[in-house]
Amino acid sequence: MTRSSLTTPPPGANLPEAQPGAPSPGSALVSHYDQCFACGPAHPTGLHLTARTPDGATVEAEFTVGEAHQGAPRLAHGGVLATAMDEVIGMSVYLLHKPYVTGRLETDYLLPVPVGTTLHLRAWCNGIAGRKAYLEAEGRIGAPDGPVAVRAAALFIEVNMEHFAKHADLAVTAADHQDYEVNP
Ligand SMILES: CCCCCCCCCCCC(=O)SCCNC(=O)CCNC(=O)[C@H](O)C(C)(C)COP(=O)(O)OP(=O)(O)OC[C@H]1O[C@@H](n2cnc3c(N)ncnc32)[C@H](O)[C@@H]1OP(=O)(O)O
Repeated sequence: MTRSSLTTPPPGANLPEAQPGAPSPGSALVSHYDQCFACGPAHPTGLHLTARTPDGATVEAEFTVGEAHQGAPRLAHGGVLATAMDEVIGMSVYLLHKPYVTGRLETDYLLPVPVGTTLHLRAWCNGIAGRKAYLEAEGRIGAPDGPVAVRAAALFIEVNMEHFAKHADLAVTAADHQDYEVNP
């Protein structure tokens, strides 16, 4: 992965630890919002990603490139692929059991991804320093051990639930996310 210093854990960053109440190994991860473009089951034209954590530390999901996802003829649009990477990384911060948002997302496109391809996505956290979480993801063609088509590195920033209150109903959002530890 070609990454900048902004998405590289600094010296002294801590590796994530299992959080009480976080999704346990083998469990499915629920959508954080049913209208999310990437994971919302009620979104009419979204990617409808579903994810799980096999081990409590990494997250896996699959994304099949459809007709609606094209950039070049018969090939996935890079922005759509970046969305899938952002989301699987976003799902992996569930395991940290606190709300985070994407601050920075870097993406390497290594192979074209044709319509009809199923990308096997995997994301994990490389380190935490204060409010910053350093994460990584990869998308492999056709199988969990298939060729890597996309890699991403990201910096996510921990926020409090009020972050989501400016443009939505905080009470409803908080009620939907009682699973998150709420920041002081
Ligand atoms: C209920 C729903 C559930 C959960 C919902 C989960 C949704 C998941 C969906 C998938 C993920 C998304 O797409 S999320 C949507 C896309 N992202 C966003 O909308 C975020 C928009 N940006 C922001 O709101 C803001 O910039 C924040 C929150 C990221 C940071 O603002 P802040 O809280 O004021 O903090 P700030 O002091 O600026 O930054 C804190 C530290 O991080 C560093 N930092 C901040 N941004 C960057 C950056 N881009 N690149 C490098 N470093 C950065 C700062 O230098 C600082 O370092 P130092 O000085 O401390 O060293």
